[in-house]
Amino acid sequence: MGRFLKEKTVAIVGCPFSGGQRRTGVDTGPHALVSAGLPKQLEELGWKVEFNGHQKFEEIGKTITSDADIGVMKQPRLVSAVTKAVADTVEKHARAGHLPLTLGGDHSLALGTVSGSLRVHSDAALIWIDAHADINTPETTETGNLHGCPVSFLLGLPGTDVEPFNSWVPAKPLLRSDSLVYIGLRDIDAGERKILRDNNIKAFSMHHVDKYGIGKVVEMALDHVNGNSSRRDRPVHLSFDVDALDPTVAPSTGTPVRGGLTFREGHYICEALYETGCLVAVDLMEVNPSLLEDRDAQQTIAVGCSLVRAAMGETLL
Ligand SMILES: NC(=[NH2+])NCCC[C@H](N)C(=O)O
Ligand SMILES: [Mn+2]
Ligand SMILES: [Mn+2]
Repeated sequence: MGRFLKEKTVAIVGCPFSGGQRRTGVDTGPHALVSAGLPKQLEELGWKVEFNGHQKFEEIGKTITSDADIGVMKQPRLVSAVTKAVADTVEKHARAGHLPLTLGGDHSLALGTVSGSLRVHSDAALIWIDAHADINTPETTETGNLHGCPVSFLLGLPGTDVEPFNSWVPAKPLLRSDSLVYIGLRDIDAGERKILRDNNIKAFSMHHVDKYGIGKVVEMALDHVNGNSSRRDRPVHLSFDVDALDPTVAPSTGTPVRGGLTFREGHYICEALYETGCLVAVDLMEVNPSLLEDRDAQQTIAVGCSLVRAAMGETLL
């Protein structure tokens, strides 16, 4: 069940939120995943499932009367308030010794989920599966979409000590740049490439997946975050953006990029991380059922459920 959990309980944190990017519909992702039967599927894997409805972000929305751009940042007050609420919720579940499973919603939410995890598991490593690095700062972002920025805030990079986020994101960052590893990258902005280089951040792009194979890549990723210690005993937060998968596998997502992970490569990552026994939190983000045909949406939802099951112990044998 995992060495850092007090019981085999998964707490589903459904986050119907789209404010970190421009396309509508990603806020319906969590409803779709739950309606597809995810809670019951996790029960069948032997988990006790805690789910009392999705997060009520409308209440937060009502408290924000105007949300003008700050610099180029879009909807900064809303994203800040929502991610703060998510951090508190994830923290609460982690403190109870349960595994928070956050369903997105756009990837800005991970500023909240990872903050919540790190408040409880201060030595947790972050494994980020994505076509994108999501490490733009408010200064480097070309789009102003905050789903492209959560990692820079988590690391406290220069330019992230800005309102309204500095009202709750700690000035002394909870995440260190050597505690983070990426898998699946293939669409990185110029500013992000410089940040990755300057901070010496470990990243396995699709080129590396092709070169070494996914098995070796996951081994190297785990070695990296564990400082090459064979004990491999660091807690792990897995943040999985469904656009890491190839668009032929998971088409209904807001920023698809060709040349992605196969169905098996995506599942292998989840299975291998479950096997470590060190997972303390899982995010599944950027499922947008309103994009493309219904058939594509159904396929993406099914793959999303299947990735989560793989991270929660489903194996073929
Ligand atoms: N979570 C995502 N899908 N992020 C896509 C980010 C794309 C681009 N790098 C940006 O900053 O806007
Ligand atoms: Mn992405
Ligand atoms: Mn992402």
